[in-house]
Amino acid sequence: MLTVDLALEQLLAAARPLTDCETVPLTAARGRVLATPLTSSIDVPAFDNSAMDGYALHVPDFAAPPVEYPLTQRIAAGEVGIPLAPGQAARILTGAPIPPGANAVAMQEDCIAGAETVHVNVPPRRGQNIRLAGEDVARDHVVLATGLRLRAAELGLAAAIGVPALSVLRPLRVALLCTGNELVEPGTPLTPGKIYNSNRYMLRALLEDLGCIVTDYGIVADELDLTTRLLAEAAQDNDVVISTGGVSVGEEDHVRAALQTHEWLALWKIAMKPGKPFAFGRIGEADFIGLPGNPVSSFATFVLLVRPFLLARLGVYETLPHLWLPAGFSRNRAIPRREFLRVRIEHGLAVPYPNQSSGVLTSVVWADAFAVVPEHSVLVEGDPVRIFQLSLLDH
Ligand SMILES: Nc1nc2c(c(=O)[nH]1)N[C@H]1C(S)=C(S)[C@@H](COP(=O)(O)OP(=O)(O)OC[C@H]3O[C@@H](n4cnc5c(N)ncnc54)[C@H](O)[C@@H]3O)O[C@H]1N2
Ligand code: MOO
Repeated sequence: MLTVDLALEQLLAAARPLTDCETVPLTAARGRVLATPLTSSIDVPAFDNSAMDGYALHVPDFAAPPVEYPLTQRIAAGEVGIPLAPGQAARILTGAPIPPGANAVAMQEDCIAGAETVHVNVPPRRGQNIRLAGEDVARDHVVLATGLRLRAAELGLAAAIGVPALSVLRPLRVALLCTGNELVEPGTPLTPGKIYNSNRYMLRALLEDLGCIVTDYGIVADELDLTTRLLAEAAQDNDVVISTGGVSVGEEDHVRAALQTHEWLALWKIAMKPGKPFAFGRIGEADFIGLPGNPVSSFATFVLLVRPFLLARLGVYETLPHLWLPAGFSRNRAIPRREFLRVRIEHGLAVPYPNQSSGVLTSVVWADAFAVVPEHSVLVEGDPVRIFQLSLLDH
C-alpha cells in the first residue's frame, strides 16, 4: 500500500498539463483556466471619482479652508463636470468624475446645503473621498496570471478592464463508467440484491464542478471482455477515464483484472480509509483512474486525489486548504491507513458522524469536513486534528 502523500505525489508527477486553448465569452468562462496572461489596457478606475454622495470642493492651497462654498454645478455618475475655481463646490454623486480643480469631497452628512451654497461642518482633508485613477488596476499591468481558475471575482475583474472574452484551456474530456451487476438506475424498480447507482450522479457532479465534459457510459456489467472493450473505447475519445467499482480483489473485480492483463496499471492500493482500492494507470493516451465502489470511498478518493490530479492536468496546482482544530472524539485503535473521518465543526471541535462506514453516504451529506487521523496513531479528545473543509470544494 502506498501512503496518501506518495500516491498524490506520483499522480501529480504523471499529470500532463493540457495546452490546447480556445477563446470563450466571459459568460462561458466560469471555472475555466486562463491560458494566457491578461493585461489591462486601461487604468481602473479610468478617472478620479467620488467615493461618496456629497460635495466636491476646491479647497484653496494657501488659505484656511472656507466653511461656506458657492455651488457651481451637479455631477452625477456618468456625467462630466466643469472646472472648479478655488473656494467653489459642486454637488457630486458616488462614482462621478472629480471636476478639474477639486481636491476633496465632503460627504453630505457633514454638510448643510442651501439653494446656492453649501456649508461644510467638518474641515476637509485634501484628497478625502477621492478614488484615484489606476488605484485598482494600472494600465499595462497583468491582472490575471496564466493558470488561474476563473471564478466570480476574476470574471468581474476581466469585465472591469473591458475584456469581453478570454483565452482558456479547453475543458478536460472525462469518461465515467460505473461497474457492477448489482447496479440499477434511479427511476427503475429495485429488485432483490440490487442497489441504486449513486456514484454516477455524485461523480458526474464533482467532475462538472471542475468544468470537465463528461461522457457517461452508465452502468457496465461485471464481464471482463465488456469491461476491457469499453475502457479501451472510452480511452480513445477522452483525456481521462474514470471507473467505479471492480478494483478490489474479488473474482468479479474486472476493472483491476483488465488493467493488469493489459499492463495499464501503474498504481494500486492506497493506505487510506476510506479508499484503499484506488487504481491509476494509462490506457493508450488517456489516464485511467479506478475508484472504489463504496460511495464514500469514491467521494473521498475523488476529493483528495482525483481532483488535484485533474487540476494538475489543467496546469493548476491546488489542494484543499486545511486548518487544525481540537478533536471532539478519541481514537484508541491505531491502523496502518490514514483515516478521513466525516466530521462537523461544532463549537470549534471536529465532531464525527456516528457511522463512518464507507457505504454510508449520509455521513458525507451530514459532514462539513474531513478530519484526518494519521496512520499508526491514536488520538485523545482535544488533540489537534487536520481538517479539510468540504465547502471549499465548490470555489
Ligand atoms: N477481501 C477483500 N475485500 C475487500 C477489500 C479488500 O482489501 N479485501 N477492500 C474493501 C474495500 S476497503 C473497498 S472500498 C471495497 C471496494 O471494492 P471495489 O472497488 O472492487 O468495489 P465493488 O466491490 O464493486 O463495490 C464495493 C461496494 O460499493 C457498492 N457500489 C459499487 N458501485 C456502486 C455505485 N455505482 N453506486 C453505489 N454503490 C456502489 C457495491 O455494491 C459494494 O457494496 O472492497 C472491499 N472488499
Ligand atoms: O477503502 Mo474502503 O473504502 O475502506 O471501504
